[in-house]
Amino acid sequence: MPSIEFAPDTKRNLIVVSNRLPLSVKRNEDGSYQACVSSGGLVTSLSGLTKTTSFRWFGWPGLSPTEPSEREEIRRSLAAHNAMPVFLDEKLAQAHYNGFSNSILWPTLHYQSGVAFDDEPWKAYIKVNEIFADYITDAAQNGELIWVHDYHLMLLPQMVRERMLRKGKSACIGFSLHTPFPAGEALRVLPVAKELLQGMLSSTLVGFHTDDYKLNFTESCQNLLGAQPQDSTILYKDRLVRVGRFTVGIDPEKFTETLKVDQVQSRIEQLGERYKGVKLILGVDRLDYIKGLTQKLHGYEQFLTDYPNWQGKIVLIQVAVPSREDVREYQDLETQISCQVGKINGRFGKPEYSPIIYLHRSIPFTELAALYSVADICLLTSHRDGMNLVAFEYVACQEQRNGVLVLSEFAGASAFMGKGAVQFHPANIKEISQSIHKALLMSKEERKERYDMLRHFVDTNTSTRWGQTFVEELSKGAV
Ligand SMILES: O=P(O)(O)OC[C@H]1O[C@H](O[C@H]2O[C@H](CO)[C@@H](O)[C@H](O)[C@H]2O)[C@H](O)[C@@H](O)[C@@H]1O
Ligand SMILES: O=c1ccn([C@@H]2O[C@H](COP(=O)(O)OP(=O)(O)O)[C@@H](O)[C@H]2O)c(=O)[nH]1
Repeated sequence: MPSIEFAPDTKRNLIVVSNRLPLSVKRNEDGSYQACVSSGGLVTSLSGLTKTTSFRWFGWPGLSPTEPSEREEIRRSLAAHNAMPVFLDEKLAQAHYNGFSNSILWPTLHYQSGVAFDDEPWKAYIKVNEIFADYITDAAQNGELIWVHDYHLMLLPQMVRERMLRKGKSACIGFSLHTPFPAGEALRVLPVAKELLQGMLSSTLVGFHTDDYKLNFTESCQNLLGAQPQDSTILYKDRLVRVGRFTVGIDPEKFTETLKVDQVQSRIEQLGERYKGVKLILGVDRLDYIKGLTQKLHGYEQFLTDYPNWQGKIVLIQVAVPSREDVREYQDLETQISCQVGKINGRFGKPEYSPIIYLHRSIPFTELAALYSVADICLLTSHRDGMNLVAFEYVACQEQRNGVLVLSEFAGASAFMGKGAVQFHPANIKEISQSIHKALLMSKEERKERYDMLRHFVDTNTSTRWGQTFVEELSKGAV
């Protein structure tokens, strides 16, 4: 990886920690191992940092071999990418990832009601955070910068700080949350809310995607732990913790460059030919209930009902990337979406027309860029969403067309892109329908005006800038 490019006095070693590595290792049938790029916004957001910064990335490689020789082979294959595996027992990894992180914590952070707390997955969560802490403390040098990511590892800052102290080492620990941080009343539903807050408060610097998330965190620390907020710091047990908003982003150049590739241009032409005279709406989401896919489909169905003249002249291409398929809610959601798609296609389809093209799989990056480029509208209906980088990616690919971003007001991205996008309340099906209609009728001049605002934001707030800003702040140490 390229070397670090901070000012000399801030040039320090950096360890990045996330539950999953950017590469998941899979075992082939012949017994060999293969590293595949993981999907999701966390990987996208951190990929920008690799442009300017060298770091070691610690995380779970996605499988749990017990044989030392197999572990060694995995370690070697990942070391080539500066990635370090944290090995976890399969059952423990499942209980931590699916059991607590994705079945209890994730829904709480996204304001889902009726989440049932269970002690067993919580114990697995603690155990996995401890295992990560042991790996990191062993690997970290004195004075190292350690940047921990996301809700799977909220206890890690505290565990690493304690272990480092015992070993006579110091560290600047940063924590970035990629999800929303909910309002106090929603967090209090979790009986272990205090432990999670204490874990995060052992950081030197805590980062959030929006000012609202930062405020919610600060208020919960005050109300549940008696911590004292002062400007952008929180005083807790004689330590001042810095708290900030750091705007995550993408690498827009990667899209600009990809769109220039001959093969991508041919694909754009081919799609243009196929959908001549038809308006295209694009949706790209992990298949997750937070993305509001059922509402999106209801809203689209409502649109086809409210504005029947558009039947036959508009197509929704919905990419639904499989996600967390071991969790029941996600399995049920897939069944529900498939049914809805079938119902809408059955109701409005003709032998020569399908109103929805549903792709339930991951798609190659070049195909994604081509789809972003040909779509007249990008429709994103999240109930809650830490940021939503798909919104950024669509904008990065719309220089020619100036398409319209139709964006839920509950996506973190709305805090920054609200003016350029057409915003709506995701539970208001009529409003989704009207927003699609508004986007379709928008004049060229208005589209250009809105696009320029959005493009400026996406080009300014890149993933590289996000990574550099956070690490620079972190390297200033404690206040
Ligand atoms: O790793 P998975 O369980 O497959 O999930 C993928 C990622 O989903 C979440 O992404 C969040 O981070 C994005 C970038 O900051 C943000 O734009 C998005 O709104 C969030 O949902 C999760 O937080 C990641 O840890 C997962 O890797
Ligand atoms: O087949 C696909 C389609 C999309 N993405 C990427 O997944 C990320 C989704 O990030 P977002 O912040 O929108 O949501 P998250 O999935 O992290 O909740 C984006 O960078 C997409 O380009 C992907 O990895 N595979």
